[in-house]
Amino acid sequence: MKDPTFNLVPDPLFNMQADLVVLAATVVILFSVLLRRRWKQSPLVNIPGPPPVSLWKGNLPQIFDVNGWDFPANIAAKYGRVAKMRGLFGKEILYVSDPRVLRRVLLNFPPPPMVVESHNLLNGSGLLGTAGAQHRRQRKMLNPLFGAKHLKGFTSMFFQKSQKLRDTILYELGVDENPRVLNIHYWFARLTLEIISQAAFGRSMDPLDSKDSAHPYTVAIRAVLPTALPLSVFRLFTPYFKYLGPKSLRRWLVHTVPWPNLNEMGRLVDLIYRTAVSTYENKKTIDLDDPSHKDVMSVLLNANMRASKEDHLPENEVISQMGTLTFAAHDTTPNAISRITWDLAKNPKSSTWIIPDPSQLYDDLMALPYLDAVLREGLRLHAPVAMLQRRADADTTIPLWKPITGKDKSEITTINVAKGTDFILVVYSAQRDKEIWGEDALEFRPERWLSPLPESVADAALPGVYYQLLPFGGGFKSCIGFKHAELQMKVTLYTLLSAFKFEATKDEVVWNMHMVATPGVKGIEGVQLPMKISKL
Ligand code: HEM
Repeated sequence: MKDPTFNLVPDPLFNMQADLVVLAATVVILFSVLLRRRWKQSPLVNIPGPPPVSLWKGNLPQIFDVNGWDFPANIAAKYGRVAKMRGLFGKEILYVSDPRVLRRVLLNFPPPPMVVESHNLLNGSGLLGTAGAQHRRQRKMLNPLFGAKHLKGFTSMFFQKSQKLRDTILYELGVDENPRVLNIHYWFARLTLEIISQAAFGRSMDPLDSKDSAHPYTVAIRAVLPTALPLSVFRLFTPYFKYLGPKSLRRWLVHTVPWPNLNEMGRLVDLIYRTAVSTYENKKTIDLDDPSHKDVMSVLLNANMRASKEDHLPENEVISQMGTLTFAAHDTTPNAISRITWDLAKNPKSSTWIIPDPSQLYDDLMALPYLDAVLREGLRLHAPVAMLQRRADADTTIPLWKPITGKDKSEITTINVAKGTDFILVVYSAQRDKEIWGEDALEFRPERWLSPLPESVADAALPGVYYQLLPFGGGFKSCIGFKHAELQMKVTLYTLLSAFKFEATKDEVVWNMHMVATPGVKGIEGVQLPMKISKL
């Protein structure tokens, strides 16, 4: 028989003394990592920058402050276009708006694992959640589905949906001629989700009528960002989650730990994934050779069935594109349209532009010069994604566009970067740099795009996919949907500005610097942009 005192014998791994030893060892290891980081001779030792504000979070609270719009300009004024900051546990970060460094980094370096892993947790192995060869294979299959040639076939759908929204707003305004205040951002968000659902999966998810009768899928997509914000700390540790055990255990933890935001996030992710699977299964039952099925998922599924072995995507990667595309379109496009509508309302001179009578054809719409200028200017002055993140995957030397002054007062014209160095690429600053754009760089002036730009713009050579700008990033991780976004913004602005006058209300509107800049009203919770709207 087993000795009854057996269970009373202290387990050497779990007694109090052992716990203290483990704790002490952890503290020693952590400190030695911190000290090594601090004292190891870094090639960035002479790069100036602000002191960290937190021992373990470094300068991250300043870099990602939701009200931190002045921070980039203050840093550039004090240290120049390259500054050294600290990240998690003192890790060095280069905070950059120098165009030559932006070019080199965007064209060569990938996002850090934390960014890719957190997208992977949310939407699986789609474009945002993959890297390297796996990502390249997906881009090769998906790129043709986002070009102008493919998009042209969708122009009338974009117009129909925008006109449906116009009619719903007319209904909301009622018969009297007085302006009404509407949260226009809410409507832009619903419109964006309906358009992406049609273009990407051939499914209608929202009738765009006065009631919020959207499909639970679009309701879930809209809930992702507000639910994710309180989990930002959690996001920093995503690269380490794989060490917590198998996927099933991690899933169980997400649904079980007493953290309501995390549990809700788990529910949203499940719902988004389940909808993607059922859409995919449904596609398998239809005739994909029928040309009326031109949505991204149908064409992708069809192309994938014919792809060579090395180009073929596994099923889970095709399914993951649904959440990825919806998420990427939803968090950016409505914010960009809201901001441009707001800029136009604040600059009545610019909003008095007269829209020539376009046919509703893609090429004609794209050729409208003033509409195009408004869009470029809005995306230049208020880049919806203010910062991008990258990590060097090799040692390299990068020449600067303009020199900076080192800590030892010497002039620095090139920087040596070690493999593993993190970059915050401050698109927001580069697009407002007076030395690049001219003295009026901080003004909303669409007219600048109607005459030749200063030579410094060509000299800076920002590596954007969208003219000389970076609102859609640059390089191999740039926005695949930028032409889709451009078409939606143009159609929506054209349709609504032809029908309504938009004015600011007395509310104090603030733009929060989240991953994507979002509008809100000071003192009131929630994403919103109230605007006074009247019939023209
Ligand atoms: C005004 C609207 C939009 C803006 C400002 C925007 C901005 C961006 C930016 C800056 C990136 C690059 C992120 C990085 O380099 O780390 C990106 C990536 C991406 N965007 Fe957009 N985007 C917009 C609309 C859209 C739309 C409508 C779609 C889908 C139709 C889309 C799909 C994607 C995808 C899938 C990626 C990841 C690409 C990859 O990793 O290969 N975006 N977007």
